[in-house]
Order: sequence, then structure tokens, then C-alpha cells
Amino acid sequence: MRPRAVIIGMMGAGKTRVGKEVAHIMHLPFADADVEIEREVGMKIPAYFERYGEPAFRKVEAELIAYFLEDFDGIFSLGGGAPMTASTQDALASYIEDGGRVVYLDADPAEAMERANRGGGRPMLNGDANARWKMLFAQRDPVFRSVANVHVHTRGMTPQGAARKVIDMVSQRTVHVTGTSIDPYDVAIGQGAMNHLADVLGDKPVRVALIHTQPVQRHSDRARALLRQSGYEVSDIVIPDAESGKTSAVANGIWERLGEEGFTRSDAVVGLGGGAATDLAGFVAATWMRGVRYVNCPTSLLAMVDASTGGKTGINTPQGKNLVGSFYTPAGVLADTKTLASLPNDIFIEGLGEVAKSGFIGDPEILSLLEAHADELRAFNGAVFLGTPLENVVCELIERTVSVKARHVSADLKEKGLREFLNYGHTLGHAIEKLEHFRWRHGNAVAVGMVYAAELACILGYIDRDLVDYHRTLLTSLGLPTSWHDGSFEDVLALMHRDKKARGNELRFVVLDSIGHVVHLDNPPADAVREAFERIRR
Ligand SMILES: NC(=O)c1ccc[n+]([C@@H]2O[C@H](COP(=O)([O-])OP(=O)(O)OC[C@H]3O[C@@H](n4cnc5c(N)ncnc54)[C@H](O)[C@@H]3O)[C@@H](O)[C@H]2O)c1
Ligand SMILES: O=C(O)C(=O)C[C@@H](O)[C@H](O)[C@H](O)COP(=O)(O)O
Repeated sequence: MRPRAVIIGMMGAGKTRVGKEVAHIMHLPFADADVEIEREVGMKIPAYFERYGEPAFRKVEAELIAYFLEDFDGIFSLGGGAPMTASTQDALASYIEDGGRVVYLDADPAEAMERANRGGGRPMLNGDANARWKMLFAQRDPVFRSVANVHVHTRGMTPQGAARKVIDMVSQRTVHVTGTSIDPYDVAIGQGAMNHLADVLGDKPVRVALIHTQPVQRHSDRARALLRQSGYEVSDIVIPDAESGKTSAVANGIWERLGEEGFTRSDAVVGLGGGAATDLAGFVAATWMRGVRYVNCPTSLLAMVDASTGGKTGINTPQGKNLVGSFYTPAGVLADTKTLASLPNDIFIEGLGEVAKSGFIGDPEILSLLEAHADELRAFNGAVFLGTPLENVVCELIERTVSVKARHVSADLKEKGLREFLNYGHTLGHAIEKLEHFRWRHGNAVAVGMVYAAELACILGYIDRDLVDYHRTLLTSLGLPTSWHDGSFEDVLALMHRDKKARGNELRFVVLDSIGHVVHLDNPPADAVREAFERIRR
């Protein structure tokens, strides 16, 4: 058992007070390294320092911390100087590697100094206590920053408020997206992720265009309040829902509004909603003055796992899906699972289509999680979802799916080859969406598209029938469709030729040759393309 969180910070930062509050709220035990050391050595720390000196104390401290890092299931707070010891730094790094959260509690220096001086008895502050505190801060702050993976500012907060912030942040997961042609950014996943909006936007923007749809009004109200509290001028822009928002007319209306409201290049866009809203908002951000900062706040499962990350932004045209757009990377993605509380069951299930896709192409553990939790996932009910074990499963699925996406995007932002693997199931999927006038949801169409791609791969000898059957069984168990009966092959074929992977007159698919291994399939035989289509109609 490892601690749920380890709290570090300067003397007087409130590690013990806040740590106890966190433990209380989370119904967990709390341990303070200094108290445990006093118990271990049988004397008060000032007396131990006096008798044996600091090096001996640091040795005992490091041993005790190493022990607790391996065998304590609760909230563990460390003494201010503990992270300065090399062996403790190593132990914390291995704890983080194992999924641990090291929280740097960063308090207001004046408040921390005052608290640290209160009551005296701190051997490290002997002499001019404030001057010593400042000197130690200068030495320790860079180390705290480097050993912690969660940084919590607590200036002006009550211990309860700080504890709530710590809880939100330790239960969050982060996927870091980077690459040679990408300004690095984080995808923060978990309850309260949206609270970081101002941190991610930074202090350059004066105006923020908050682009969202009506069904997510309560979440955009929260975002607007957070933005206004942080001093931004917010333009609330409501767009038509779903695919109706991904049009040139809607984009044009927003460009006009940004012009009228004096948006400059240092201002910003926040896209909040499902994938259609984040695609449109990203496109507006990419094109306004040739590119302004934007942050996505996805509120559907599909937008969290896929659409909000990776920088594909765009709109549809009457001829097809996403035919106009650009690759334009967000400054950050805040996937706040609190927003899933209002997500209807069918839209949640649709998102599982893209989750399964990532499992097939890049992470078999996703498939195992989907299999193990298929019944609960299919019965998703947002009203009772938060705080349940299912939330943890969903967070893990989001983190894993975003990680698969991040790997592909990092290596090939502009989709020269590898990134096309993320398009598994999309060649037919996009054609179905278009022919169904977007009444079919994207994730559902992709589910059928994956079965089609699996049938095609099987016909051409890339995979055996068992793997095709596995596609059908898994997707069905999640409540996703695996067949489509409308539309003619000729209409589908014409649309597949307009797919962005097509080259000249040649079709290009991506298919599996085993789970986790994807290959390009260029210009496959026409009869195989048709036969696979017949098979998804049965
Ligand atoms: N850019 C990319 O890389 C990428 C990746 C995958 C999908 N996409 C695009 O994403 C879109 C599909 O995304 P989607 O499935 O989220 O569909 P969507 O954006 O149409 O949203 C589905 C519906 O759910 C509503 N909704 C969203 N969050 C809600 C919430 N928390 N509570 C209540 N209602 C909520 C929306 O308002 C909408 O009515 C498609 O346009 C697809 O092409 C883009
Ligand atoms: O990010 C990608 O790359 C993808 O292909 C992800 C897809 O799941 C997504 O639906 C994307 O919008 C499809 O892009 P398109 O280029 O085929 O329009």
C-alpha cells in the first residue's frame, strides 16, 4: 500500500493542518513524518538535533519516509527539509512512477513565516527566523517544484478550502502532450479540472470568447464565473448544437462578433461542450488573426477522450465531414468529470466507440477494462455517477485513450502517416454520418466502421475471423451498433473517396493485423471493399 498523497512544502505552509483536513474528508488515516520520527527516536526533534546533529536526523527521517512510502495507505506529510535528501528524492520519484501524488503546498510566504514562528521550537529557524525562512525558501522551492507532480497554491485560503483543492488535484490525472512541432500542453482529467482555466489561459488575454452549446449551459455558467473571477472580459457565444454548429456560417458569425468586440491576437478562445463544439471553437481560434490561444473544456466522453486533444479543428461542408480545418494545438485541455453528471446515457455510450478504437489500435488494457466493466458502462447514469467506483474506471479509460492519441499526435501532428491510425473505423464511419444527415452519432458510426475495417482485413487475410467476431461481441456488449442497413454501396464508395486519407483516385484504409498493430491498406481490391460492406449489412 502506498500513500494516497504525500504533502511537502515550507515550514508553516500548513502541511499538517491541511493534510489532516484532506485525510478527514477522504476518510483516510493521516501521518506526519515529524511526529512519527519523535515516536521512533523517543524524543522531541529539537532535542534530537541538539544531541545528534542534523545529518543524523536526516538519516532517520529518510529511513522513516522510505518505510511509509512503501507501507501507508493514507495522507502523509513530510517535514520541510525532508525532500532535500537525495535518497528521499529518489523514493519520491519511484512513488510518482507508481502513480503517486506528491503535493507541493505553496502558501503565501508572509502567512507561512508567521505560522512557522508561532510557538518557536524549530531548530532550522534558530537566530533571525524570518531571514532563515527566506534563505531556506530560496534553496528549497526549486527542489519542491522538481520533486512534486502536483502544485497547489493556497494563498488566502482556509485550511478547508486548501484541502478541497488538494483533493481535486490529487484525484486528477494528467496526460502531457508534446512533440517536435507542438507547444507542449496538458490534458487534465478529473473532478474540478475546469478550475485550472485561468492557470492555462495565463495573464495575456484580456478578452475570452467562451464558445459553447445550449445543452451544456450549466457548465458554461461555471466556466464564465471562473473566468470573470480571474478578471477576464468574457464574451458568451452560444452556437447551434452538435453538427449544426460545425458550419462555415457559424464560424463566420463568430468571426464577425470577435471583430465587433475588438478581439486581438493576445485574446483567447475557450471551447466548451461535445466534440462538435470543441472542433468549431478550435477552428475559430486557429483562424482568428491566424491563431490565438485556446483551451478546450470537453463535456462529453467522446470529446474528453478524443476530439478535444490533438489539434484537429474543423467544420463540415455540404460535401462531407471535417473537409475544412487546420491542425492547431490547444494550450490545454480540461476534462472535468463533474460535467459528465448531465451527460445522457446514449451520448456516453457513443464515446465508448472511440475508447474501443484506441484499445484496438494501441492499448489492449483498454479492451480488458471495457470487457470487465461493460455492464456498468452500458448502464451509465450521470445523475449517480460521480464518486462511484465507475468514475475511477472512466477516468482510467479517458487517461489511457488520451495517451494513445497523444502518442500518435506527438509523432505526427499533421497526419503524414502514423496519425492516420487514429482514423481506424472512420473511412466508412464518416460516410455513414453524412448519409444519415448526422442523425447517427459519430462514435456509433465509428463502431460500425471498425467492424467494416475488420471484415475488410479478414477478407484480405490480415486478421482471422475470431478478431472480427471479437469486434462485434465487445462493441455490442457496450451498447454500440455493429451493422448498418441504409444507403447504397455506390453512395458510400463515393464518400469514402472523399475521405482525407484517399490519394487521387485511390482509397486508403487503416486495418489491424493484430490487436495493437495497425497497417495502411492502399487501394484494396474493389470486390473486397464491396464484400466487407455486404457483411456489415447482415
Ligand atoms: N478533432 C478531433 O480529433 C475529433 C475526434 C473525434 C471526434 N470529433 C468530432 O466530435 C464530434 C462528436 O463529438 P460528441 O460525440 O461529443 O458530439 P456532440 O458535440 O454533437 O455532442 C453530443 C450532444 O451531447 C451534448 N452534450 C455534450 N456534453 C454534455 C453534457 N455534459 N451534458 C449534457 N449534454 C452534453 C451536446 O450538446 C450534443 O447535444 C463530431 O463532430 C466528430 O467529428 C473530432
Ligand atoms: O485525431 C485524429 O487524427 C483522428 O483521426 C481522430 C478521429 O477519431 C476523429 O474523429 C477525427 O476528427 C477524424 O478526423 P478526419 O481527419 O478523419 O476528419
